Amino acid sequence: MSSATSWPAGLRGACRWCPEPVAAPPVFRAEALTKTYRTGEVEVQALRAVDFEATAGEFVVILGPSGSGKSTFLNIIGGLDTPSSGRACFMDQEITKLDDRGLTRYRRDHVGFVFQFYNLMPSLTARENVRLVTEIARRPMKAEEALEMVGLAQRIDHFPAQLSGGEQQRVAIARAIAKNPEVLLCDEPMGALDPATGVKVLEALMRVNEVTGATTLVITHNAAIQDLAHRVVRFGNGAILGVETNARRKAPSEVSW
Ligand SMILES: Nc1ncnc2c1ncn2[C@@H]1O[C@H](COP(=O)(O)OP(=O)(O)OP(=O)(O)O)[C@@H](O)[C@H]1O
Repeated sequence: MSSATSWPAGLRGACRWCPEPVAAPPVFRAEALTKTYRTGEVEVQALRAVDFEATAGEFVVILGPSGSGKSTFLNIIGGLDTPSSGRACFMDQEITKLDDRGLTRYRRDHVGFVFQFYNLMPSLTARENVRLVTEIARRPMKAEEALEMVGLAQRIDHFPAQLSGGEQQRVAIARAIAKNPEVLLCDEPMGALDPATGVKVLEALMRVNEVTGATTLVITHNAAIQDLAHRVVRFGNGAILGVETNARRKAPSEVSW
């Protein structure tokens, strides 16, 4: 890994007046984000002045020990939670200024979420689970297209109970990306899966990132996954301790868990 900033291939825009490539503008920018939880007398400082930027199409892996603030950070930039201070912007919109309705609109129009647990409707097929999103999205892809992207073209009419854990998670990924979000936020997406199944889920996430260009942030406890990222962000005690750029990304099949 090198610590120098270098943007992923394809994100450098050449300006005809500039001899040097110009870096793409950030999709996300967070400045001095803090989050303090108070429960009775107990105060927990979950985030301490976090600064962060991500550009279009980046695949970012977020590592850090339990309780270091990773989920709190992801929830704030995904519009699920608000900070105690600091600001976060998506494109040219300051999301930390939005009210509840604005945050709902931001999440609905721009953000796909994938969590450790799939939360699929058991009475609906894979296709119908994805259609729950495509029916209300502004510019959706077809449910079949999203399921094909995650390698489930042959399973679209199966119910969750007829699918393995990894396949169910891939339905959840298809559901998250079917609305064509600019960003895909994943909190421990392989957390409930064995390594062989986890690799398939990772392959699906990387394919989605490549095909759709959605800026993808993945929280994981599995340090091996850092080799797949454009950039790796390390959290510790509510702060970002380091950011590294991979000179060469590995494929999921090259990573040993
Ligand atoms: N709703 C809450 N109320 C009180 N404290 C909270 C709340 N949510 C998180 N915390 C605390 O904030 C800190 C950061 O939590 P967070 O979930 O962001 O960490 P994490 O790095 O994602 O951990 P993990 O890897 O275990 O999911 C922890 O000490 C946690 O106990």
